[in-house]
Amino acid sequence: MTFALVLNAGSSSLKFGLFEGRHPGLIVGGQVEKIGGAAVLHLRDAEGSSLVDTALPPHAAGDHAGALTAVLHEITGRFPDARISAVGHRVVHGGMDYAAPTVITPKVLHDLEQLEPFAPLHQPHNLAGIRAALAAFPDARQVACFDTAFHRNHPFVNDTFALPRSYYDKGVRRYGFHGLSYDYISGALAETAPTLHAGRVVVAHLGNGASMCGLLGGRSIASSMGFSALDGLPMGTRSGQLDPGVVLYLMDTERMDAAAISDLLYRKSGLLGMSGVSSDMRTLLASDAPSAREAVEYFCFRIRRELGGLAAALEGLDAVVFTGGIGENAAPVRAQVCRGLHWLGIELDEDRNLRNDRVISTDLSRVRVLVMPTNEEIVIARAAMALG
Ligand SMILES: Nc1ncnc2c1ncn2[C@@H]1O[C@H](COP(=O)(O)OP(=O)(O)O)[C@@H](O)[C@H]1O
Ligand SMILES: CC(=O)OP(=O)(O)O
Ligand SMILES: [Mg+2]
Repeated sequence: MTFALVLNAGSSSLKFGLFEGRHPGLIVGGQVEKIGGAAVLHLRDAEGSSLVDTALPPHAAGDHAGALTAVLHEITGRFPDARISAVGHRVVHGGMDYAAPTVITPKVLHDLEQLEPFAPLHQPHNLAGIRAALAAFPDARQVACFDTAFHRNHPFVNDTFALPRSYYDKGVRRYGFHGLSYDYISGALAETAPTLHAGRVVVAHLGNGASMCGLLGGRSIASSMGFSALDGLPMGTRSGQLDPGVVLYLMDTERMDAAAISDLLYRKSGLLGMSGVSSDMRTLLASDAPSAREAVEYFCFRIRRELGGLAAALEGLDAVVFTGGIGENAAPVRAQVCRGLHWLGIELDEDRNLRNDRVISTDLSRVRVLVMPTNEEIVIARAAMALG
């Protein structure tokens, strides 16, 4: 029997899974969350029962490299005899050239390194994971699966900026991210709700990184994220959509250089910057600070604005799907997003919402509102096995 290991480095987490077989089934999975803070390693079996929940020691908790070492140690220690024939990696940016899962060669790795400046919060961690896996499993097939791939056939109006055409040709485009998550949700809708899958669906992937996607017949036609994973919604530490005039002001008047602006927009803004309390939605929802409430209000308001825009792009709306760490768990956020959207056909059932039910709209709601756990890891595992 062959095994595939999946590594999914997000901005604040490292998710992973060990899968078995050509139609991969999960053996164990889990995540290190709150990397850079009080990082905790969770390991679950295939039924979701907890096997490990331990705080990482300080030397391992501070960055993705420490988290990865802890994960590899846990997996190889528990399954010393498992022959890992494939390692599947989430790679956030595939640029113009990588639009499908790809076996990693030295050239591919080199090409992906050139995209690090496009996604500084992710791509370096994704590539560090690849290098670590090459060292730990030198005989395994290493496969990169791209967040950008699912969005590659956007209509031109959703793919471009109003810049001179030469920039578009050079790759300054709206790529869109979280594609592995949207791919999973689209597939799950096809299986469980084919009528909705055939229709007009907005998926809100709300995690530490957050974006929204318009699905028409299961395919992405628009995303709130653009050239980088900074655009669109405000996030844990990222600003989201910003008037480019602000960047010019910071350069000209505040004398900030690119590195300082990048640090501000990627690491010090969003929920953390607005609240001054935390980037973590659980902490904000539990906080009495007015700034924490305002940050959550702004987050929800921008989701509502984006929902209106995506409904216009889709020329109507049949369903809204909430997913990601916040979307799957934070009932108060979902309630605040859906409040006052009767005009759009959305009516939330408060009890269903509080229970995190799969369907949280009322029976009379014209638009179906769903909560669906995402599973980027199984999308990666299938691709990694299929390329064998
Ligand atoms: N029970 C919960 N209630 C509210 N927010 C939650 C809950 N569980 C997780 N979250 C939030 O989900 C976010 C992390 O989402 P996740 O999708 O795991 O992130 P990443 O982008 O790193 O993959 C954090 O803001 C966290 O506070
Ligand atoms: C693209 C992105 O923002 O990813 P994550 O949500 O994992 O940080
Ligand atoms: Mg994520």
